[in-house]
Amino acid sequence: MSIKNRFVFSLIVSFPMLVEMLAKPFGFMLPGGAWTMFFLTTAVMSVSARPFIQSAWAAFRHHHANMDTLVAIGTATAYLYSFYAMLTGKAVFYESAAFVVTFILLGQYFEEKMKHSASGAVSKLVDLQAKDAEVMRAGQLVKVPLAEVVVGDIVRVKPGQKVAVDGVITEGTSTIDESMVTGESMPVTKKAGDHVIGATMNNTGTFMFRASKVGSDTLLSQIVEMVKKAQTSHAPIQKTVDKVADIFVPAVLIIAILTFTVWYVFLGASVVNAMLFAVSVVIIACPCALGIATPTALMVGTGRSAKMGILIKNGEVLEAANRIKTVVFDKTGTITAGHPQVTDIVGDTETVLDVAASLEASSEHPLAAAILDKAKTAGRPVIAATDFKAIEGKGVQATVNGQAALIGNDKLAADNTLTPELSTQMAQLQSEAKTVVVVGLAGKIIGLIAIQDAPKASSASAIAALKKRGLRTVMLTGDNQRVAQAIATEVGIDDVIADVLPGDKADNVKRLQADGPVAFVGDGINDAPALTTADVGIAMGSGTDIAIESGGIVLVKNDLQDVVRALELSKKTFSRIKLNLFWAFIYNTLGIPVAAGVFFALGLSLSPELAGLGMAFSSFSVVASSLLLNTSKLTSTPAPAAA
Ligand SMILES: Nc1ncnc2c1ncn2[C@@H]1O[C@H](COP(=O)(O)OP(=O)(O)OP(=O)(O)O)[C@@H](O)[C@H]1O
Ligand SMILES: [Cu+]
Repeated sequence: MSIKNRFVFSLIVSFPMLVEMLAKPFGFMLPGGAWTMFFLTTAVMSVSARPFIQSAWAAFRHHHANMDTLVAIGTATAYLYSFYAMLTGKAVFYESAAFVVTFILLGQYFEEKMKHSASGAVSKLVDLQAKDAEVMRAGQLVKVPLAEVVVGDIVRVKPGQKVAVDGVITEGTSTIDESMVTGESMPVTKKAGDHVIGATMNNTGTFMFRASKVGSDTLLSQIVEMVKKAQTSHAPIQKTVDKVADIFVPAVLIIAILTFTVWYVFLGASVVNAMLFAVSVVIIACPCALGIATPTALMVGTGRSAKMGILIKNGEVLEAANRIKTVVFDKTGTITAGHPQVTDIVGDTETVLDVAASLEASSEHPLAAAILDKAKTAGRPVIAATDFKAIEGKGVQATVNGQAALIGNDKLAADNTLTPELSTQMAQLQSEAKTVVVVGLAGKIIGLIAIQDAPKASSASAIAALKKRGLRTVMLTGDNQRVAQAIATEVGIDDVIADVLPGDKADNVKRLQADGPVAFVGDGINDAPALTTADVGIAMGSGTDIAIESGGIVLVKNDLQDVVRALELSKKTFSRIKLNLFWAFIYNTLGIPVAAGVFFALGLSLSPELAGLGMAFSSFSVVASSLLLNTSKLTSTPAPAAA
């Protein structure tokens, strides 16, 4: 039975008793008296309260006590005592048990509803998907349902239509509104070769694209899956809370017994009154607000960041993000735009470019793309080299026209000595923040190629914002020290670790961890070991190629400013968790003495019903406090409003 139905049942069945309680002063009595109340309360206990009792019993058998233990003991005491009192002709308080169950269920119902609306916001993203797509089949465009689009399909998208699945544009250009997936409010211009994301909205042009990911593989599906997981994950702080709850429950039971004893034996209260105090103690102490303090905040926090294109994988990452002392950045594609361009060629331009392009024809390196691009625009034919051998973090060796050739950094060219003249030119270009590769042929260096990869527009401001938060910033790169330093100075990075081989990045992260927890920001493709080694791995997504696996936080957009936002949102969510825990805890600790009747002489006391209502209210306020996370202001540059 759902919480809602249990609540409604309990409300309806308890209603006559509520009427009686209110009308008692006017002499109204339920027909059947205590026996009627017995039947009504028995119905509430066996239908609506049953899951509490079952859960409490299951916990008891494992020598545990949980919140349901308190609810079960509190209501069962009221119920069983009243039964005994009824048989022996004494005063009964059945209604306490029935009302407490009703109020607790009311609190839980609210909690469930709010949780649902918080998590529903993200799941609704799936509804944003297109319903159908125009797909090329046997040379003809046909409309097919979304589920029938397969990888490799050529899909046509007209203005105002949704992009059906993830893919790469083959023909045409357009501007696309990607806000629903990436949180980026500005429409993005796309041309052939660019990635498109399923469920985004095509604005201006008509284009064709080749489907690369469909169904549950699409970026949107993966995001929804990840957020769902994050929202139900646990934060380590919850473990401490659970431990407290473990000793809390037995302690409360002892206090309740003491309360009864003191009132009955020492203060001369009637059994019923002494018992009411004890039952109130048990009910008010029920730590359900403590139990939901963490999960609700986590749910709202991760849900909100997801809408901004910031995916925080779980509560553990979120908590760790608060302790970060150092933020380490990969250079290429993270601080820089990752679109390197050839700026200078030293030596005989055509020969140097031809040899370089031959060498790079089979390379996957970003620098290779820049060189091949240059050869293409210069109209040079590219003859692929043979015996291709990539040397990680250094360059490429191969045979060009039957002669040994190489391209790469000066380490690769170690035994091919650079002339003093080339050395000076190299140093000069490097100090201009250009990556310089040497081109060698037949045992001789024949020239240099300088390649520039400019920092992203937002890098400098993002780094400044991180430094303002007291974080140390470090750049980790395989590039040369001089180039790295020039770029670091441009964007304001504190420290540079250059000439790092790809395999050594993780070790460098480990070394930096000696000074405190480290976040590593990388593009996630060859940075996977560093991302997993760091306390918090932040993977930057480029289009649809996001490395969802490796990072604890995944940024859907390629914007460093999101690193600042991710840290701020983590901090906000975590402090909300702590605030919730504090209030929930204070509520219990202050409530117990009141319920026990310590302030009875001052006219301050709590009936079990009021205690039940108070408990419902405390859960309610914790959920409301978590929901406030959705609207709290961010100090890092205002985020674009999500759709
Ligand atoms: N295919 C290649 N062509 C030319 N040079 C290369 C190639 N591969 C590596 N190199 C040289 O080796 C250096 C280190 O390469 P690596 O891939 O480790 O890092 P990177 O791309 O320069 O920077 P980052 O570590 O920030 O991604 C490059 O700067 C370049 O000089
Ligand atoms: Cu509770």
